Amino acid sequence: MNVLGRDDGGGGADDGRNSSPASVRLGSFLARDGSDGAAVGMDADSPHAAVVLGKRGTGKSYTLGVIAEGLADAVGVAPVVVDPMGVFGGLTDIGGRVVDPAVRPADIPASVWPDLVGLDPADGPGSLLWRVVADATERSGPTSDVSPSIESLRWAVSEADAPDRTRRAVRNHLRLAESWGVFDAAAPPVTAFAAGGDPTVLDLSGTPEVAAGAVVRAVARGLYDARVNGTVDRLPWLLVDEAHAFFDGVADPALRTLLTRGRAPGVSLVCATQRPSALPDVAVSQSDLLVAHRLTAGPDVDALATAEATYLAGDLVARLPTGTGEALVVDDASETAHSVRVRERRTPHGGGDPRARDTEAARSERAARIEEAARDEEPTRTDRSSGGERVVGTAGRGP
Ligand SMILES: Nc1ncnc2c1ncn2[C@@H]1O[C@H](COP(=O)(O)OP(=O)(O)OP(=O)(O)O)[C@@H](O)[C@H]1O
Repeated sequence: MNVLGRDDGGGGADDGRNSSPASVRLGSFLARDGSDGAAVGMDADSPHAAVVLGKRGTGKSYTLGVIAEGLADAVGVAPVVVDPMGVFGGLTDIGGRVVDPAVRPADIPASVWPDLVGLDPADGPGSLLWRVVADATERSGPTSDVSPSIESLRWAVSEADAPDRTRRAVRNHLRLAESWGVFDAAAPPVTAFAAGGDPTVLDLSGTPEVAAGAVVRAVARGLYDARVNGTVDRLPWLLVDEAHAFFDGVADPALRTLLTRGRAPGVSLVCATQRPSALPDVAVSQSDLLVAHRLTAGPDVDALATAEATYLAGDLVARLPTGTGEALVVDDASETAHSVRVRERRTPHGGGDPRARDTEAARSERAARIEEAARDEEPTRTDRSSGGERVVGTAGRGP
């Protein structure tokens, strides 16, 4: 198998096998005539930053699932999938687990709390919240496993030396944060998500965007810190679907840290998005692997200009594939770009365009119509089987 992402020149052949403990089977090279070529994979031995791009329905989530499956087979890694649409549940078929993630309030820095709950940090309520969270986390100590609960923060706000209106505003905003259901002072540290080699799917479907951002921030930063401090042995891979939404909120600094500094301590980041123009430039410029499915919108195609290294000879747009599941893979390590057909998933994919015909309503309507049609036909059959004495609807014309 040809393995992309390895700095050994020429793409790094991997002794001809289709899979390897140190690589992820991606699919096969796609020839100009549309036929499949040799097997192609991506390196899973070293940390990477990668982006998966493409307009809606071109196969981004599917490709992310293919990567997660491959990582489940690789050794020494810990895949963690951020799943805002609830489409990665099929990974349980290969031992993955789906969790409703909870993080500890202390996993979010005091300075970020005002922004998180929609308060201006420079105003009275915002600065009170900042101070209360800072005091509460400081009391627990910087390396403490103990986090204040939202309830205890609300109590501390009630006791604070501040005008009534200010305290009331902060308590209300904390109540809102509590209602998101993603904060739990007793939650295990985020490193628990990277404890094993099977994929952990963080199911954020139905979670408000700002709350999902808080989880992603806590997980991204927590995994980075854990690798820096040496408290996580495996190399974590954070796979983020719909990544543009997370670069637009409190998760942004943590994701940027992974993009720019994550590889040194061993944390990989794979971002999938339909809106590359909504990602910061560093997302594309810092990625050493770029998987581009079909893109048509002007600004999104322009966003790829950052990746248009000399080996693409300025021809990126012309080389973008057209078929679902086809991608142009740009490999910084070997300075090559290849057309690839992404392989089929081993586990069920939960995405795809919704079809009216696939709904429960359509199924029961179809069943009702079949039943009705059968009822209409039934008397005719009965009459024939009973000797054809009379044909229903033609009374009087029988024998
Ligand atoms: N490599 C592939 N092989 C076979 N089928 C594929 C492949 N990639 C995608 N598909 C098909 O295309 C459908 C859409 O793919 P997917 O859900 O990944 O799109 P998407 O780009 O993530 O869309 P969205 O932006 O709406 O999330 C899938 O349900 C699947 O049926």
